[in-house]
Amino acid sequence: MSSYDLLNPEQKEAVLHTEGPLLILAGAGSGKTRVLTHRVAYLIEQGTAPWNILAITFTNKAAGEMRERVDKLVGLGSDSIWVSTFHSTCVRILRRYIDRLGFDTSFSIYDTDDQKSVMKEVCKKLQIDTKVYRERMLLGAISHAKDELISPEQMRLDAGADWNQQKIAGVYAEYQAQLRKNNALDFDDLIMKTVELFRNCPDVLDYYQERFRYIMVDEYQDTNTAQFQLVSLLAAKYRNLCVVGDDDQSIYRFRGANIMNILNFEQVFPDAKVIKLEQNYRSTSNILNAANEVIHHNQGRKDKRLWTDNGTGVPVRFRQFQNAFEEAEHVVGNIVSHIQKEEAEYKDHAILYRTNAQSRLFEEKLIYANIPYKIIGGVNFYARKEIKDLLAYLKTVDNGRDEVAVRRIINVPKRGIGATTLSRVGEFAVANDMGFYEALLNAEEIPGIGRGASKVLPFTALIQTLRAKQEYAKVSELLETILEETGYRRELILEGTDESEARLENIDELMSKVKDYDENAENPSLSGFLEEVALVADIDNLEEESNHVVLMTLHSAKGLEFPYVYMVGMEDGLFPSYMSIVADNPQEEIEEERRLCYVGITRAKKELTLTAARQRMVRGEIQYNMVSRFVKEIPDEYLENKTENPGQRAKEAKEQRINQRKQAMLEARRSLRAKPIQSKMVAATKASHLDYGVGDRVKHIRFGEGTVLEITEGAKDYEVRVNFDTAGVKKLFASFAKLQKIY
Ligand SMILES: Nc1ncnc2c1ncn2[C@@H]1O[C@H](COP(=O)(O)OP(=O)(O)OP(=O)(O)O)[C@@H](O)[C@H]1O
Ligand SMILES: [Mg+2]
Repeated sequence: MSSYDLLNPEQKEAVLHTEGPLLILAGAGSGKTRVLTHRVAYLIEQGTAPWNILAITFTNKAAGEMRERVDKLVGLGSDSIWVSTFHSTCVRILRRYIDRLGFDTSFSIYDTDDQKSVMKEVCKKLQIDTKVYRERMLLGAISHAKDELISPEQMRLDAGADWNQQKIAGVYAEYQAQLRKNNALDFDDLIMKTVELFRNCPDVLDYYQERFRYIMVDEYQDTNTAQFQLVSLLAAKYRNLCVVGDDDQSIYRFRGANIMNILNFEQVFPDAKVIKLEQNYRSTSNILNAANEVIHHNQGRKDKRLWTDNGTGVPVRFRQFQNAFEEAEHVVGNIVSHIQKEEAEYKDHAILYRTNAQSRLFEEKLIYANIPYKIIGGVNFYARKEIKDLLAYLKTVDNGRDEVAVRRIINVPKRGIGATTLSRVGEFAVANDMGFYEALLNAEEIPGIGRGASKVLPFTALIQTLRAKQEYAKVSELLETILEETGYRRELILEGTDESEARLENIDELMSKVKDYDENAENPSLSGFLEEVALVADIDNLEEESNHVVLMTLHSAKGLEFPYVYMVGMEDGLFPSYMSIVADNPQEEIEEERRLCYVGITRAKKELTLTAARQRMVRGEIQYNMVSRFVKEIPDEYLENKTENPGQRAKEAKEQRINQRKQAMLEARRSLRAKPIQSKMVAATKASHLDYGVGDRVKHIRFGEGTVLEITEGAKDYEVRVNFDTAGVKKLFASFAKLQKIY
């Protein structure tokens, strides 16, 4: 079979070794993921039924990519292979069997916001002072316990005389009780409950052991204890478990990833075959050597060194700038020059940073340069208010036991149901051991709510109608009914502001998504839709087809590759982070940061640029930073350091220019990010006409003076083609370009 000839001997060996435990331990870009996909293909060619294969990846995006690669390799039958993340795998299992643990199979999945609401209730109920015990801290402690499969009871036992821990254990127990009452699971529960299910119900475990005879796990170094248990249980019978990973890329320890899972694999599976891959196919040798040198500074690691025959390539570039504005300007300028020289496309570039907050300046510069970009992990569509409201309606229709959802919408739009009524309903629910929504259904029997009951009635009537309708109606029809019957849409239309206009646009967008789901899902259902929504990880926003520069944190970049990579903010205190430097165990923390640096460097195929700023604003204060120790760990022979120290005057002049532009940029950015302002601006532009025409001389703040060649009317804005005297011909959106006519 010819496609296997493209594998090197070690990769081939890994593909052909299908029986028994197998550990592929190899550095970045050595083809681990590629081996997994070929292995799936090979198993099927050998007669393994597709449904006997389970391949677990770290993100939904990676799952999709792997499915696509497998589709290409095996074609027919690939549909029945389970290629999914740990979380999706568990959801599928729990949807079928969670009733064995006393939950309803229509459970909801809570996101961070939902968790926070539950925690608020818990703290209120237990009279916890949230100034002392912050909700986030409590949720963090619970999440950590779940990663380690520690139950509330266990936590209480472990706490012993430590009253602080005892208190947290109490919160944990109540939090779980609330989730159960709402028939809901949080993300960590998905894994923990599946393990619980397998441990409590041997028949269910046996069913899945028979089903998944061949199990593969990508990015194995980032599995936590719970995930490791899950995989071990599933593989216990047939032992055909293949895991691939790189201990140098373990970067989720803060989320409970247990690097020991990979280092101890051979202890847990003594008969495991271990294959190492040493050739890197992704990067030039300059980039690879830089990565090797940096990671070599870590102590607790299995030593390995990658090589490549991709050629030396250009040296890794390092540039230090006076401030973060110049840094961003340089990076964007560099991207522009690649595009202008037609050396690369937008999507070949990735800007990687340590923290999300660093994206802002790059966004401004990119907008300013008219470059399409996408932030992975930025404000998520599903985090917007109107979207959350409507999803809460759908959740209530789907599963009335979700109290958070019910409470969110009970007065949206306003129904005049007062706080007293709501707390009476809550008390009634507790006293009668029923859910909040169930109590609402019995509103008339609740003592002391008087007229409140009549206000509740239309709400429950609507939900009940929708529930009945759910049997035969499409999700889009349910959503349409909600929008109409509740008056949600009417209210926004009547409001008539730019903001409400933008919300309506978002609702339209949600409707398109729902319709798309109705038409294209295999077995469309309301629960199915809500599940899909709940599982969309941020990284999934990265659409390969569309051509844009990608901005994301180093963490999100794992497993991906780009020809041009910019690692920005390479400063001590930023990367490695301040927290890691001042930690109680700095050695360990900095090693984790260094692994993150290794991940970042090894994303680059062709060119890697590292940048730093001497000073930057952090929370409104100017901070002076030293160059990151990681940069200093790269020997000069692989590094080109052309840091200039421009003369003070030149610097000042530049700063002044930047300040002038800042205002314009901020405006442009606001208009692009915040839809309301954008629509207002476009409307203004289109309504009032442009004050220049074809043939006029105009001035652009960046490109200077030029002549207007053409003006076309787009859907939302005018597009203006201008021949600039120095910058050449450019096509610009009128509302962003802010061209000024020269008289
Ligand atoms: N034998 C090979 N011949 C040619 N190209 C290869 C070979 N093996 C892998 N590649 C290519 O090298 C790149 C890196 O492969 P892959 O993504 O599978 O590596 P990886 O080990 O999973 O990396 P990471 O650790 O970053 O996840 C991909 O573009 C892949 O197609
Ligand atoms: Mg990989």
